[in-house]
Amino acid sequence: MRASLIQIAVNEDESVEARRRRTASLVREQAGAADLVVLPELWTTGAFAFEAFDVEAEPLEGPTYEAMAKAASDAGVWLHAGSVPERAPDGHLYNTSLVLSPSGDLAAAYRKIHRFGFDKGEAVLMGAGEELVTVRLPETTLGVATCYDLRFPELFRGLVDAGAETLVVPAGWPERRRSHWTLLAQARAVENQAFVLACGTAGTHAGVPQAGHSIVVDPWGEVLAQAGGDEEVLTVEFDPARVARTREQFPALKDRMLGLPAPRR
Ligand SMILES: NC(=O)CCC(=O)C(=O)O
Repeated sequence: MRASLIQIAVNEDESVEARRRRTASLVREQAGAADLVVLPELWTTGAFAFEAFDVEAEPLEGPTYEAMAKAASDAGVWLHAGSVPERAPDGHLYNTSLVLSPSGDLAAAYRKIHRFGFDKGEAVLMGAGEELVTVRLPETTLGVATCYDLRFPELFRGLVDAGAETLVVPAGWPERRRSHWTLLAQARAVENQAFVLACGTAGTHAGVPQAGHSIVVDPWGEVLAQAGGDEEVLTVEFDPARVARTREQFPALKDRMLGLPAPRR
């Protein structure tokens, strides 16, 4: 199976509409080169451009969905279209990822569960998702998570329990915490014996330089490929059957001690 992670540069000198068009052509260019294409978190606005969330919010099947559905079907690829600021019918905002089939249908939508910012930014502007999402592809089952979710291993265990073998993480991770990004991507791969496909952004928005360095990690924790800091398409070939082999040959997941009593205080 081949996956292309499109590490888009998100800078303020480009309009949202221009970036949408440019991204759609990058997706189309993956025709024949990839089975699965992955885009980053909030690439229309930038993950740290908080003022833009409300202005650029769109319904689930809004302009980004429409442009990406067309691009996915033109290219004949599965497309994890990263996330958009979604305006729900009740008016609330969510950081919502879209997964599209090669015919352009919406296969899944995931509202980010762990919102970043503590008492500011996304954490106060967006609502929290409440559902884990997996998507069955012909070759593998995707488990989807977004950016800050990467710090919460229990979410990934939930995805593995739901059948995930390939963990896909769009992000808008800042350069200043790049070492955490690489470390956490490898940790989530090793502990879950799963592939991790983590796609970040390049560029600088709202004064926050982005880390880039999108990464693909195998179920043994080895880095199969990693991007640099600028806009880049990172294409990698991987064998989804390695997940089952790794879990069989080194069956650590079977040794989980579930239902341990709470510590005494
Ligand atoms: N957009 C995000 O979720 C940023 C996460 C982040 O900066 C971090 O976890 O560190």
